[in-house]
Amino acid sequence: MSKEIYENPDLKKERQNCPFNKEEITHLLDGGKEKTIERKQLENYILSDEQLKDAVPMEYLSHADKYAEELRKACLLMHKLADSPAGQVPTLRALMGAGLGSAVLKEGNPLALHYVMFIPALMGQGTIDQQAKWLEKAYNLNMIGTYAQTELGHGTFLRGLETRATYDPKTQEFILESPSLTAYKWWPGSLGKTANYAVVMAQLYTKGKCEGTHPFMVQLRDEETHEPLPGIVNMWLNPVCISSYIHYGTYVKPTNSKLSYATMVFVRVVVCQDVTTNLRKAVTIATRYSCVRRQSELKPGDREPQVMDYQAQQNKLLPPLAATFAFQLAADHLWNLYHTANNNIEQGDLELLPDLHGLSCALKALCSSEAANFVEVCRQSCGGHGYMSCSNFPRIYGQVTAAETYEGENTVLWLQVARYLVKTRKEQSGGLSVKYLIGEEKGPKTVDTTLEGIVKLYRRAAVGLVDVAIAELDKSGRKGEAPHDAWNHAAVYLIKAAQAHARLFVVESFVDSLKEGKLSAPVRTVLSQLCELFIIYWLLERSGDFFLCSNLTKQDLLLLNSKYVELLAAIRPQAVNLVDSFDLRDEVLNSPLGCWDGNVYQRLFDEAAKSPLNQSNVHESFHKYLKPLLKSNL
Ligand SMILES: CC(C)(COP(=O)(O)OP(=O)(O)OC[C@H]1O[C@@H](n2cnc3c(N)ncnc32)[C@H](O)[C@@H]1OP(=O)(O)O)[C@@H](O)C(=O)NCCC(=O)NCCSC(=O)/C=C/CC(=O)O
Ligand SMILES: Cc1cc2nc3c(=O)[nH]c(=O)nc-3n(C[C@H](O)[C@H](O)[C@H](O)COP(=O)(O)OP(=O)(O)OC[C@H]3O[C@@H](n4cnc5c(N)ncnc54)[C@H](O)[C@@H]3O)c2cc1C
Repeated sequence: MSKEIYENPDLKKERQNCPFNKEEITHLLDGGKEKTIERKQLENYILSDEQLKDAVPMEYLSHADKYAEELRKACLLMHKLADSPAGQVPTLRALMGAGLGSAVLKEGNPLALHYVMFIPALMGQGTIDQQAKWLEKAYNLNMIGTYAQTELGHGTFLRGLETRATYDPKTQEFILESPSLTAYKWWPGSLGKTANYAVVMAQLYTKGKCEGTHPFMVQLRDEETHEPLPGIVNMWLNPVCISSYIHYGTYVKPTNSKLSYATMVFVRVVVCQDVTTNLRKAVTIATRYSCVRRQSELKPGDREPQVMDYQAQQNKLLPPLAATFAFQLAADHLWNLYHTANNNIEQGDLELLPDLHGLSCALKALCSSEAANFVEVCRQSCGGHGYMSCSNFPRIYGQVTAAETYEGENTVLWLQVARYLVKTRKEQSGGLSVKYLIGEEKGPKTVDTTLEGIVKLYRRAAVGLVDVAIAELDKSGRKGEAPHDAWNHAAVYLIKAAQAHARLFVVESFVDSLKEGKLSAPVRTVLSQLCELFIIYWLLERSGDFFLCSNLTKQDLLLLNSKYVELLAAIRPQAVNLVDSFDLRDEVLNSPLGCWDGNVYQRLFDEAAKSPLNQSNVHESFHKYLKPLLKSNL
């Protein structure tokens, strides 16, 4: 007789009478039914391999053992690539992201940078000949690369990087050197023990002149022994400049000096999707747990309620649930812009480059910072059990907060966005995503709290905050401040304007996607409720921006608050069905709190039993340290 599959009765009840087709949302998030089938096949192919399972929880291994175990599995995954049912590129994309990949490589993928940055740098910046020489070698894993840009002394200010590459016309070689301790490459993933090549960003010097940062291919280690090459500390190696800017000893300026930054733009676009996947994991764990957990007393004398029935818990979890859809749809729009811009750039048309830079900075900063805040709220919403390592919240939080720093520290990226907004507003010319800054906002200033009316408020705030920042810059200019001082003294206003621009893009993406999307009525209803909840949530959180830039009144705000709590109650019954639609397997969630069957307490107990400390009643340290203390009569 088949073993009865346990399902927590509360979760079972949550799943009854779902008013919409969960698979329709799964297909929407995957990019279509075929993509869902492909993803599930790939997940089965990878997760059914016993050799990819951890014998002991990673948290109980030493640093070196963790590295070795992750490298073992990463190499096994690469061997499995050839036979993957989904093909190499979709498989690699799945294995490098926060979904399937993190289910196997919980501490991180030692080969990630090879695929996420090293190969994209070759593809985006190498000449045809260089690509012919290295790409096949890289794809065949006959070399393992990383992207070495950040130094001990510099990560943000690329024009301040100290690593030098001096061109010697006599030998037609580049001499790479780290002139100081602060010039040492620091942070690049895989650089320490795994990679034997690197794309090294260095200041190019030729004929005594610095031509700025450029990418160089550098071999780090012997391909047979893996020993660092001689002089690797003071790199005097035979690097090759990746790009085609040196012609017979003469430097030829690229069409745009920032094309050497292109790899970072690509990864910023990918980061938006990655942090959204991590947020989906956190929301699923917290939502299912909040429907299993019963605590306290809502109605005197009644049974302890599911904590999800507290409005306070709904206020914690439903905005992040809505955010997962908002960020996914915005990231999809950005991905499409990236492809269009990249195809144009390959034809020499750089017109969309500023727009792509502005939007990729804006969304990477917004999605990573908002996701980090939301993941922490999800962790807190699970009480003590949310704090346990096995809940997976600490690891998810670590991954999302890292994204606030790498690929461009968020503050620095916000200021890049502000630079683009101010320039567009002043010059009255700009790209696709900033058209609203050109000309004056038309239409009545009165506020209506319909979905369209709220979007108009976001646009008013975005324009208004740019104008406030420009007024600050002009005020400083009139006081005789130099432009760089005026810019620094307006930073708070500039960052607010940049954030309002990013929020407007996300809000319009969400609303437009629902308008354009071929959705069934029940799915449209629930996603429209999430959309309205999210845009009102953000408006309430940032109401100061809207008061400053529109005719929003206290009455309007009270009305929006009421609408917000009504939407919490309306969405509450579908919370579990919505996270089920994400179709995240237990292995991907990797958390006893979020498992599909809701068997939380037994799984928590089983996880605790795996601790080495629970393998004996009395740990040996008692006899060494505690017993002598107890006997010492201090
Ligand atoms: C902060 C940056 C962008 C400043 O660069 P800088 O050269 O100083 O430029 P300016 O601020 O003076 O702006 C000049 C001009 O160039 C435009 N611009 C800047 N960047 C780009 C770009 N990427 N694409 C297109 N255009 C760009 C800018 O808009 C200005 O245009 P104007 O028309 O207004 O003149 C730079 O220092 C920077 O990017 N810093 C961040 C460094 C970074 O991201 N590091 C990541 C290292 S790799 C990593 O972290 C890996 C992580 C592991 C993993 O992902 O797994
Ligand atoms: C997990 C992780 C993985 C990484 N992987 C890689 C990798 O593989 N390869 C690689 O090359 N690098 C990597 N990095 C490094 C990363 O790219 C840098 O840490 C990042 O770019 C930030 O630069 P920084 O560390 O110099 O910070 P800093 O810029 O020194 O930041 C310190 C403070 O200064 C502020 N600040 C700096 N400039 C300005 C400004 N102009 N205006 C206002 N405030 C400013 C920042 O906002 C911040 O608050 C990684 C980092 C992390 C955390």
